[in-house]
Amino acid sequence: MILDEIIERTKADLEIRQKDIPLDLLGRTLASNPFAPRDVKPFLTATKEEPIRIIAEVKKASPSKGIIKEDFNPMEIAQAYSNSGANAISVLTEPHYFQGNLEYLTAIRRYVPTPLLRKDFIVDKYQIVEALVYGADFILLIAKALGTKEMKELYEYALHLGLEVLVEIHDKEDLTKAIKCGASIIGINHRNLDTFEMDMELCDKLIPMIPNGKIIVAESGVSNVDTIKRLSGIGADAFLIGEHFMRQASIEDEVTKFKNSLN
Ligand SMILES: O=P(O)(O)OC[C@@H](O)[C@@H](O)c1c[nH]c2ccccc12
Repeated sequence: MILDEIIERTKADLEIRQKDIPLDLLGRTLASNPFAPRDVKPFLTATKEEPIRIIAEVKKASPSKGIIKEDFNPMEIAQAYSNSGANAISVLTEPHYFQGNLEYLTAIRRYVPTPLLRKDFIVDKYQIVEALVYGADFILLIAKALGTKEMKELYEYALHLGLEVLVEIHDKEDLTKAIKCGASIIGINHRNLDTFEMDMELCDKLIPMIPNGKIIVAESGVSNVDTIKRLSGIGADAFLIGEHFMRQASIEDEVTKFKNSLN
């Protein structure tokens, strides 16, 4: 199971980092943290004026696709996203399978004003403190990777530090977990993280089961205006898009086109 494998590797890495800088020491750096997290909810909520919200992803590679972008410059990509009105930017920080880096987060936070998601496999409070120290505004928690109690603890810890949480689900059981932990931002991942199979009808099944008042994010495999129109019509507020943008000659034009899907 690839998800289990990634999580095992993440935990092994984490142990090394924690030996280097223990949690209490890392926590102490927060006193001088220049990156106060911003409230991302208004950025991600669809409104009449701005019905399509885009979370644009900075991603060099993935386990399902291999290298996605050869000449990968995270700062240039983030700047293009920001210039074209992306509402938030997702930065992959997982190093082995996605070739991400925590440092990308800080570099982007320094120069780009758009709110930032730390996209990683978060299983420990330590990674949440890191997210804050390195400049994230919100984090991802993957329901499939966590038990209900574990997820609730991590969720509340993030909120306690001022970070918002995108809770990712792929089926009804995941949704139950998300609701139990009180998630206000729920991401429906069309991609099964174990088989990489895509189900572009997943929102049709899951959105009707989500209580009112949640921010709904449609994740993965979104590559055209028709999909955005359709999913927006059934209740998606925001769209998390990586690969399609990474493959564009002009990222700006494509983000702008997607933002204007309903015009
Ligand atoms: O590149 P895509 O198909 O547009 O997908 C983006 C994003 O949804 C995907 O990278 C993702 C969704 N959930 C994740 C969890 C971990 C790593 C990556 C992901």
